[in-house]
Amino acid sequence: MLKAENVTLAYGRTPVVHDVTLEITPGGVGLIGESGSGKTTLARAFLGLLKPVKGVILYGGRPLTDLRAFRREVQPVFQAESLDPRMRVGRSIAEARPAMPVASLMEAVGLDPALAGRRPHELSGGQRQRVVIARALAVEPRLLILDEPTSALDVTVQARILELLAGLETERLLITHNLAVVSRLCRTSHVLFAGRVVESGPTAELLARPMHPYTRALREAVPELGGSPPAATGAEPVTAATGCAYRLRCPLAVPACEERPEPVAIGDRRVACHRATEL
Ligand SMILES: Nc1ncnc2c1ncn2[C@@H]1O[C@H](COP(=O)(O)OP(=O)(O)OP(=O)(O)O)[C@@H](O)[C@H]1O
Repeated sequence: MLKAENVTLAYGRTPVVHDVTLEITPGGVGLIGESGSGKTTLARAFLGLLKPVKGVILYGGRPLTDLRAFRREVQPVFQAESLDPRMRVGRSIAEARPAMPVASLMEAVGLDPALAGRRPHELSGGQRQRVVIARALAVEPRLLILDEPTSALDVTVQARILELLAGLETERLLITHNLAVVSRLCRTSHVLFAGRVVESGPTAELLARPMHPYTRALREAVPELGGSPPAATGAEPVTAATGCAYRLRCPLAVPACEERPEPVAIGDRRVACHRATEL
């Protein structure tokens, strides 16, 4: 339904997302990558909030033009901090679509309607996140764009919110650092590094057998999935300005990596790495 085609995004004159082609496919799509890799920037473009400097965002096969209809169908779910602190949460939900009964929306996300009269600070983090989800669902969107929807929550609350999201029929694009979250909610995932998609494919396979060395590093950095966290150096991680952006950190880099690798299809995976077929 929504597709970025060769999209480059910039703030001012600085491009931060480069030539990304990515489609929101059924079953949930995950966007993973380290801080600063461009995930939120890409999400903003998918929400029609940032115009590509190159390429196009297609909705139903056509460039985004009628933003009003589009904005109802594609809803953001950001962190609970985005709620107005002065507004009672029932009103926050009702504002999204006054014709929709607030109580049934609250019940749909597992919230007691009796909480409608409270302000955000009078709720727990998990309850606030449910309010944000109820607000987004009020307009019956076709697609939810979720940016780190559970990262501020403790693990048990996180698990309940994931359960709620997994049970929704609405399609989703989910941005997260958390690989456990994409494996639960997204059939397909895309790994972003320095503003480029370096690997895409079915989430389960991509995490079980990463083909790009960066996906491999992400996978190995999750303690509960095996391996130990990478050593912190205190410095910002380096990225190369030319060639493969990952080559200065890559244990497998070879001189060929000074030339930027184009993504190639390997089975149902797409990988931008000169060594992917060898691996
Ligand atoms: N409003 C802005 N103006 C200028 N540069 C920005 C702006 N927002 C983000 N950037 C820059 O764009 C790059 C990508 O940022 P973005 O927020 O998309 O990354 P991210 O992958 O979502 O990171 P995080 O996981 O930390 O949220 C970063 O280098 C960031 O500094």
